Amino acid sequence: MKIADIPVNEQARVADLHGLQILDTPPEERFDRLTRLARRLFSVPMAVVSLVDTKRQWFKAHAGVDTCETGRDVSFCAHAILRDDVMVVPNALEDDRFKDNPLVTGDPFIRFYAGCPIRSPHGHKLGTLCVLDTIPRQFDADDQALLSDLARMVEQEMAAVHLATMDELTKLSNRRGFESLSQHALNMCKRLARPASLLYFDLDLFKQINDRFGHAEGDHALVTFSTILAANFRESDVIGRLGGDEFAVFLTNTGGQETATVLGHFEQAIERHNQTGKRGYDLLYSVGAIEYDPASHDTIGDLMNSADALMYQQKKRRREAS
Ligand SMILES: Nc1nc2c(ncn2[C@@H]2O[C@H](COP(=O)(O)OP(=O)(O)OP(=O)(O)O)[C@@H](O)[C@H]2O)c(=O)[nH]1
Repeated sequence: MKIADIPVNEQARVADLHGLQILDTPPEERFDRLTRLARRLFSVPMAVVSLVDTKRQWFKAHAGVDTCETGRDVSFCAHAILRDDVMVVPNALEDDRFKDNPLVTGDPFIRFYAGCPIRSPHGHKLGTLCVLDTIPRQFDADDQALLSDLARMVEQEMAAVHLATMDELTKLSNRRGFESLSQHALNMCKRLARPASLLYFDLDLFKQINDRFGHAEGDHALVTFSTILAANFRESDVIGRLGGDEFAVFLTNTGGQETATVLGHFEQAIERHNQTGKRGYDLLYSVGAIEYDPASHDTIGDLMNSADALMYQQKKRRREAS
C-alpha cells in the first residue's frame, strides 16, 4: 500500500478546511442529495463527499457507506487531491497503491474508485466527491465530465457554508462562525483541563468615523481593526466580528496573565497604527477580558456575556472620564 504524499500547500489547505467549520457537523440534505444523485447516475453502490483532514478523511455525506471517517493513511481521496482531474482506479487489486489497502482487502471491499477533487472558495483541494464499487469498472471521459459537474455542485454548497459563517467585509468569522468554532475550542480546553480566555471588543466613537468621513471610511476602519487583530493573536485563536463594531477573540490554552500580556501587545499595535495611520481619526476601543471558569461558564455564550459586561463597564468609565 502506498500512503499518499502530503500536498505542498498542506498547512494552508488544512487551515482553509478548518476555517469552513464543516468537519464533524451533522448530515445535511443538500450534500446527501448529491451523493444519492451520484450513486444513481453511475449505478454504483457507494458515493461519498470526503474531506481530507490532517490525519483522517471525514465524510460530509456518504450514501451506501456506514462509517463517517477513516484514517488518512488508507484514504484513496488523499491520493485524488494531489491531482487536478478525476482519479480513476478501475480495479484496486491491480493497482500497487491500493491492492493491499484494508478498505480493499476488507470491508467495504473497494475495487473501483473514481474521485474528483473539491476545491474551497480559496482554491484549496479539500477532498473529493467520489464513487465506489465492489466490482471493477471502467469510467470513460463522459463519466469523468459528469462526476466533475457534480463535484462543482458540491463546491457551490461548500461556498454557501463558507458565506454563512464568514463576515463578508473583514473575512473574519461572523457571529455564527465564531460561536460555533469557539464552542468547539472551549470543549477541547474543558476536556484537556486547559485554561482559555475570551476578549470582547467594541470600538469607541465608531459612529463618528462614519458621520465625519463617510461609510466607506468606516468600513476601512473595521477592516484595519480586523487586520491588526489577526496579526496580533495566534493562528490557533478564534477571531470573529460579531456584528457592527463588535469583535471577539477566544484564546485557547491561555490564562488571565498571558491574556493581559497579549492584550498589551495588541494595544501597542493599535497605538502604532494611530500614530502612523494619518486618517484623521484614531481607532479606539473598549475591551472586556474574561478567563474561563468551569464553575461559572458552561457555554461560549456564558463567556461572551461575562466579557461583554466587562467591556461595557470599561466603556462607561471612559465615557464618564471624557
Ligand atoms: N461603515 C460601517 N458602519 C457600520 C457597519 N456596521 C455597523 N455600522 C455602524 O456602526 C455604528 C455602531 O454604533 P455604536 O456602537 O453605537 O457606535 P459608537 O460610536 O462606537 O458608540 P460607542 O460604542 O458608545 O462609543 C452604527 O452607527 C452603525 O451604523 C459596517 O459594516 N460598516
